[in-house]
Amino acid sequence: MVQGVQIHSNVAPKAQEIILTEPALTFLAALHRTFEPTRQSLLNARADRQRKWDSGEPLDFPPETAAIRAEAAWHCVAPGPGLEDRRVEITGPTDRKMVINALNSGAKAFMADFEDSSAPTFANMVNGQVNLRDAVRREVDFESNGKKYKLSEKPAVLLVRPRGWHLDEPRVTVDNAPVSGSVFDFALYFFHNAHELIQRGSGPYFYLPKMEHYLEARLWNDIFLFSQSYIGIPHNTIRATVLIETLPAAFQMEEILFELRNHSAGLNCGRWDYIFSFIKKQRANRGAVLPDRKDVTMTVGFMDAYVRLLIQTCHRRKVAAMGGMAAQIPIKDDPKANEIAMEKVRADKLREVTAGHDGTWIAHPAIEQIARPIFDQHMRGPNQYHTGEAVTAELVDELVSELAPGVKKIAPGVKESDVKIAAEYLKKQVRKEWPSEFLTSDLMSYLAVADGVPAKWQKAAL
Ligand SMILES: CC(=O)SCCNC(=O)CCNC(=O)[C@H](O)C(C)(C)COP(=O)(O)OP(=O)(O)OC[C@H]1O[C@@H](n2cnc3c(N)ncnc32)[C@H](O)[C@@H]1OP(=O)(O)O
Ligand SMILES: O=CC(=O)O
Repeated sequence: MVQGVQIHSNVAPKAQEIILTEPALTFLAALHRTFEPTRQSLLNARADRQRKWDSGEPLDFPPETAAIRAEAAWHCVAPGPGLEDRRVEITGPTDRKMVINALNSGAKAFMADFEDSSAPTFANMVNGQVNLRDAVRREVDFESNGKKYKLSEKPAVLLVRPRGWHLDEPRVTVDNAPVSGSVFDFALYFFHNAHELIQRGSGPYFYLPKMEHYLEARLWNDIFLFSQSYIGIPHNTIRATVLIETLPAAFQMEEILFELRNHSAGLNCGRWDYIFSFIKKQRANRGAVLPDRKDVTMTVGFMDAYVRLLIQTCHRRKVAAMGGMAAQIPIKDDPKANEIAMEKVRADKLREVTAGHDGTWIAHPAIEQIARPIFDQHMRGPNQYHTGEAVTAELVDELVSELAPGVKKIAPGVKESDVKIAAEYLKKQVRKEWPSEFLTSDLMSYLAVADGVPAKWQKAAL
């Protein structure tokens, strides 16, 4: 037992035995004791900033970092081994079958997700760690319903998305306080796999979600430096791609890259969360009310500006500008509806590659055959770092001003269809079922599970 560390759940005992080993928990506790006060103060700062926006202060670029934005000389580190060409990346949960299917999908990389596409039950979290550990060592093959799941000779490069800074992992406490969900997911994957990954010619690679400030990126960078020293690997071995999926982060893309420049693998347009953040951060701004979600497409003013700013910023700093996820997946029983959905994916991927993105996300293996040829045709080299116009003041203004030109469908009142969707969600949540008839972007963590968590920390499970 590690002093001060307590585990409050007895689910998945075998996985716990493999993953929550004494050395791994000692590392987790060291990270918690060193960095938890900073995380807490950064979360408090988020609340302070929201109060300012609510009182009418506009979102803007931080004045104290103007020199970083103006300085043209700094660049991010070169891509890690295997990350030179990322034209198609598949995303999905850390379920064993899906890990194999994703790694075999033909995509260049697989983002194994402890975040949006995983329900954060403790069993999912620790079993997911076992599955990734086995995948790294090529010991993940298994059989289910008579079907054999076997890793291919050339699987996708593995990237891992830990949970965001706002989430606790209340099933594990250190000195009577829950550990950070981000640190838990990062620490266990890193501790068990970093050496093995390096030995196999890859590295510990991450996607970092839902940051709202460059100081939150600095916290990740400090954790990377600490962790690399702790296990004795060279500094700057880790690579991390940051999802720009909150409105405040769109005003700090340069700073986020700068903080992580020795570990950065670029930025990604996390479009779905970005829309959510746009609404949430501007909750007190009556001028920022959006129309129906279906009308907030990637080509409306503020979304287009966000995409262009991200590409221009990344290419200026010589690092990947990753596209986002078209939420459509194949519709099996309706060929006509399926063709319409797939055509939407095609149009989206074409828009991304011609805009200058260096790669894109897919949510289902069948989409690889749609996304890949479009990137192959329009992106002849491994990336498009050489493209991108200069960032202009007009572009920057459009981040918040050009809501959805031409869309004049904002109507007062509550729509029946919206109430129906909310009711369906609640129903599925109670029944603990996937709401699979919705877009994949709707399949957010849907389950608040106690798992033996002390009542006072249950709210932190989601
Ligand atoms: C906002 C954001 O963060 S977006 C990113 C987060 N969201 C995601 O990543 C969504 C990922 N996608 C998924 O989870 C799945 O595609 C779902 C749940 C939407 C649909 O899954 P299913 O209902 O199993 O789809 P379907 O029956 O068509 O799958 C066919 C096969 O492909 C596999 N598959 C489907 N999606 C994936 C995936 N993303 N990764 C790996 N395998 C997959 C299935 O496991 C199934 O395998 P099998 O034939 O061996 O049984
Ligand atoms: O996390 C991804 C997104 O689109 O949101």
